[in-house]
Amino acid sequence: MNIVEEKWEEIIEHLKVEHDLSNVSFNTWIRPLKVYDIIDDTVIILVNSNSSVEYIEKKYLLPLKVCIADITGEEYEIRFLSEDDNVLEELKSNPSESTVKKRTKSAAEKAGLNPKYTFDTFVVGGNNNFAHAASLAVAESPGEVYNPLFLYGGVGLGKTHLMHSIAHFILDKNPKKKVLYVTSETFTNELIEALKMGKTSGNESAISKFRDKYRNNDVLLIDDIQFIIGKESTQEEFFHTFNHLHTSGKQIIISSDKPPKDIETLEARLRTRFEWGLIADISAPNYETRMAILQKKIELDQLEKYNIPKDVLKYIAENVKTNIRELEGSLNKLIALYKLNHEGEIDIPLAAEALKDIISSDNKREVTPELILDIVADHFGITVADLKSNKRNADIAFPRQIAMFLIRTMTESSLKAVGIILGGKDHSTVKYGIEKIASEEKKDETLNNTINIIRKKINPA
Ligand SMILES: Nc1ncnc2c1ncn2[C@@H]1O[C@H](COP(=O)(O)OP(=O)(O)OP(=O)(O)O)[C@@H](O)[C@H]1O
Repeated sequence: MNIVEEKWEEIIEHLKVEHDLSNVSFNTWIRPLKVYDIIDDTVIILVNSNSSVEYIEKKYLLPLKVCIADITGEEYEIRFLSEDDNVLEELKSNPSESTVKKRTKSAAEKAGLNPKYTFDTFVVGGNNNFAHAASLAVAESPGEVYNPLFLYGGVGLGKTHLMHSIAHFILDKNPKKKVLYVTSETFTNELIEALKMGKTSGNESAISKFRDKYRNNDVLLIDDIQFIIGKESTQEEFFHTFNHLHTSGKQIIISSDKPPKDIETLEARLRTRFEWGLIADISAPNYETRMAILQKKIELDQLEKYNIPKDVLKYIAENVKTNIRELEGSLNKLIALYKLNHEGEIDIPLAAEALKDIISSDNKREVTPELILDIVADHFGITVADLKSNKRNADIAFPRQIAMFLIRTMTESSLKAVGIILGGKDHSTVKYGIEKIASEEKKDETLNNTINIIRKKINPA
């Protein structure tokens, strides 16, 4: 039995809770659904003859997809079929020739790449032209020109974007190439887990699986290497991974917030190796480049329809100088405020309002609850609104508890204040969340590693 069939009851109960469905809606639309078959990564769901496939598709397709992913940890496409549908007959008689649209993941999706981060969407300016040229050279001839390629620069300046661009370029040219992109946090946490499994069950295959995953690549990209902090076993393992790939002529690309010589926690033998290839820095963009990045974003996100006046764009580019993520965030915020403000115009006062909450690294960074929320949300790839919401799926509830814990331990906030900051959570929820993380952090080395990385992101000092 496939995991979706096995957990179907749990999936629909989750849907009911998450979307606050009344008993009537649930019993009318959801309860009668049946899993008919699973072909590749598509779940075929039967809708009974009394219901409308169109209605269910419109209303429940996406929620159901999310709930399936929440409960099973796997992503599936969904196809609803009516019991009367003659496609069903075809399916029964010839399942392999089914009319179900098969969707196979592209190599880039499998490699975990952001489709938006390509060379085409990267604006080249004086701050990054060397790093860009080096990245392009490596993408054109991986393993041949600069190995390793070491990219460094401050927060939000485009290191990850360039790394993904290289990976996309290589896979576009040859989808069979083995390309793996991970953060150093993932590398560390997977190693900890593999070592733990080896220890508890005496099962050495976990560690050999880990080694296979990292060594069996044509291109390995490791982001934010500065977070391989003070962990001897991780540095040791990475040293061997590096040697293995390098001696077999495979390309290694590393990013960091500092050049190798300035990463204090790095072992000397790794530092030397990182200096073997080419080191390229990315610095903060100048005004013209910031304007060009804003224009590019308008084009890519189809924001032309808002006719943002030039002086408003100039105002943003003049005020957000050292972090491109914040530059983009300002534009998003501006549009969001404009949409809320039905009567208004897009003008400088609105832009000033949008910039109010942007924590610019130009100013001295104070550790505030808002900063912690921003960093936790960014770390887990969710939004601050998710953290403040009442959503209970683990992907959000767990980061929320981490945010509670960090706000409580890194700022002077009381339990009550933490609850308010997180969208009005009550005292006992906050207390439970904080205690849970505090006790798990002591026992669970992976969680401890993740929390330390987030702490460093909040307060690099
Ligand atoms: N030159 C550029 N052209 C267009 N977009 C850019 C450019 N540089 C950065 N960006 C955008 O800015 C955002 C932040 O970039 P990215 O995540 O690559 O930064 P980073 O240096 O890896 O940050 P961190 O230090 O937090 O890991 C992304 O949305 C990225 O697309």
